[in-house]
Amino acid sequence: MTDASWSQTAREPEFGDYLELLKPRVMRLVVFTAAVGLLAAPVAVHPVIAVASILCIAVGAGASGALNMWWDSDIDAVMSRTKGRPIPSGRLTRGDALALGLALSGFSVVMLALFANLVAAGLLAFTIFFYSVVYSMWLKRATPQNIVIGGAAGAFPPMIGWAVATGGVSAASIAMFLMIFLWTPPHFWALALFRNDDYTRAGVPMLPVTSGERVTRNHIFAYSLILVPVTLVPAFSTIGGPVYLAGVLLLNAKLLADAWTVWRRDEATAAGDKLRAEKRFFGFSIVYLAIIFALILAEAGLKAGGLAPAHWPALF
Ligand code: HEM
Ligand SMILES: CC(C)=CCC/C(C)=C/CC/C(C)=C/COP(=O)(O)OP(=O)(O)O
Repeated sequence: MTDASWSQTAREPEFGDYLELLKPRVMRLVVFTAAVGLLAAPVAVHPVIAVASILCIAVGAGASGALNMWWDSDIDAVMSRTKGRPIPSGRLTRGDALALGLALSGFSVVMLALFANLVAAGLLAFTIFFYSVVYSMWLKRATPQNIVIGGAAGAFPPMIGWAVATGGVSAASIAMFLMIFLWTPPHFWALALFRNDDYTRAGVPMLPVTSGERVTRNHIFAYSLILVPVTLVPAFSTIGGPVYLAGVLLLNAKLLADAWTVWRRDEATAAGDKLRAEKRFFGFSIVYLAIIFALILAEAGLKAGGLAPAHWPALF
């Protein structure tokens, strides 16, 4: 890293440049899952506290994105997907990203402690630490298991939302955590298959780089198989119900069909159609998780409106 990357920019920074440091597109789903965790909890939260808490989680998530861009600016500069980011393109300095990331991290955690409670604030602080230090600074460059372990960071937001409402952790919030935790590897490895050149050039030990396409396809299929039963568990908990179950069965049928297609292909077939099935699997993975959490939200709405079937067997 040169000194210039710490202090000099190509032009005057604009608001949009700082916003880009917060990875707003990925964080939309993070914020949505946190909001669902909050709204699905069996404790009513005052709307002002709810909105303020979700904003704190959004700011904290953005802060961890800025810290990731500060640490990874050398990697981002050599990958075609990321070279247009604010630091590699010279619109912001590494110092800007570090300062913004640290300031927003502290601000979001303190504000969440004030608006909600210490459990939620502690979980937010741990999540920021996990994404920026455990995943970005340590695992990402060290092991192809980087996203399996590091992916836990992205699984915490619904648990934080739940803690805002209840002040604690429960079987239902752990179930939401587990769903995102097991979803993350197939989500990311599908992308890594069609971004393999980027990661090879950057020297990041993602699974397709270290172990090849075949092993990655096997992993995507295996994780999808494990994910399916885990997504059924919430159906029989306080956050689930028949609407959730019906929706999740349909989603899982599509997930397994797409995962099967990705698994059965080899390098030659995939190259022949420019990895279309892998791109489709990645795109669907995002819709899949968004709909699962929308179904949990729908169940919460039905229960609040008194429309939930009285004898649905909620086991926990
Ligand atoms: C370690 C875990 C994860 C890794 C390595 C990862 C990696 C990625 C990458 C590299 C992209 C492409 C981003 C881009 O085009 O700039 C992406 C897209 C995306 N990811 Fe993930 N992801 C992870 C976890 C998550 C989690 C937990 C969520 C949400 C709950 C999530 C939601 C999304 C969304 C919504 C997009 C699409 C962004 C767009 O609109 O282009 N990801 N992910
Ligand atoms: C509340 C809170 C703190 C939430 C954090 C949520 C979180 C950890 C999301 C992780 C998702 C993500 C963008 C991974 C990107 O990996 P990468 O950094 O390797 O991707 P890149 O190559 O696009 O930088």
